[in-house]
Amino acid sequence: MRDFQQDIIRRHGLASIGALMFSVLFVVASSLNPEAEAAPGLWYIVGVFWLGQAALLWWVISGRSRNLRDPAMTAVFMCWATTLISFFLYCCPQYRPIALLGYLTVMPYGVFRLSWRGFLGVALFTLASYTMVMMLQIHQQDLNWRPQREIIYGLAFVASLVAYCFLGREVAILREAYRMKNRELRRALGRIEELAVTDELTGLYNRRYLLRSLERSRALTDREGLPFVVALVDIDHFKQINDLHGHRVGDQVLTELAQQLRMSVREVDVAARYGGEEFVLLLSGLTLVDAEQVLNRLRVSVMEQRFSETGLPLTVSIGATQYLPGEETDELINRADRLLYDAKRAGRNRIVAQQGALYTSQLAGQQL
Ligand SMILES: Nc1nc2c(ncn2[C@@H]2O[C@H](COP(=O)(O)OP(=O)(O)OP(=O)(O)O)[C@@H](O)[C@H]2O)c(=O)[nH]1
Repeated sequence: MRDFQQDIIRRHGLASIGALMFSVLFVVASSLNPEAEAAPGLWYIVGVFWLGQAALLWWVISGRSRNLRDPAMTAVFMCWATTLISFFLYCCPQYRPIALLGYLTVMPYGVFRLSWRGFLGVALFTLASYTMVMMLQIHQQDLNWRPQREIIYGLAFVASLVAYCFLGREVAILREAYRMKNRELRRALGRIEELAVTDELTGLYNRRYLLRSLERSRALTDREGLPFVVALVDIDHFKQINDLHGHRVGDQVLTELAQQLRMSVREVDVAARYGGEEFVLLLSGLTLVDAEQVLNRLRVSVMEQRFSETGLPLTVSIGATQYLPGEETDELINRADRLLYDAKRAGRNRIVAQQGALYTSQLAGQQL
């Protein structure tokens, strides 16, 4: 939002400098006008223009226009500048080339900002205000009025507007193509980022993401004391499943278990595949005692479920430990790994949890 505001201030600032230069030129030109009575009138008109310009700038810069389709209100600014030029043309008809130049200076301002329709709308407004001034002058039988010359001027003006319209259309098409490419790139980038942190088989986060999350959690604990627990979850006798039912069923079991792990943790937690048939859960904001309850619920639910098309029973062993402030990630993972090994040695289908001197082991309700 801040960048957007700055972009608007920069663009409107530059445009306002242009408008200021033209305003000065108009005032000087009208002062040099042989029909001197036009000059004071134009002073007032320029004054009103700048009051309006200031109000518009305030409206846009203060963010009040942010819900509009074009929060920069480009078309409104262009029409407002065009109106000033038309008044100048009306007051000083003999300076028509300057007015025409003014109109054509306003047009490029919208080429890169307006939609094709918006641009056409401003072009039609410009043409209409120019024609109206012409009609008024014809009606007032302006002495400078020479039909042939005015027709040539008018045609040249229309041709320039048409050329700008085509340019505006081309730019609008380019902008749309650029926008679409940008969207596709952003989508592709999002997908690449997702793939870089996702395990292909199970769809869980991979080891890279887990290590990054562990770093984040460690920093949070060291700074704010928020506890977290790391649990290594390993399928018991998974090799047998592969050997008896084949790798395809093995893969199915891994995928279904991954799904169950994902469902068993909260949004703030991380469930990742650490490698092979080993998974890691990072449970944030939990002490080891609380985490053991969550992990035991998971262990029991795995035991009660049947996996793959073959309907295989499954058990998991879990090594869980709480992060000790100041320790390295490797130490934490190695401790969880040792605890997992203890769980396997003690007969599998159990949780072994340790925090400092604390050591607990939850035996399965049902042995393998
Ligand atoms: N289907 C499948 N199998 C895998 C994959 N990654 C690793 N494995 C298998 O997982 C098995 C792991 O076996 P082990 O390390 O001996 O462990 P286990 O048989 O589960 O025995 P314990 O862990 O001691 O209970 C090996 O047979 C690997 O081939 C995978 O992506 N798909």
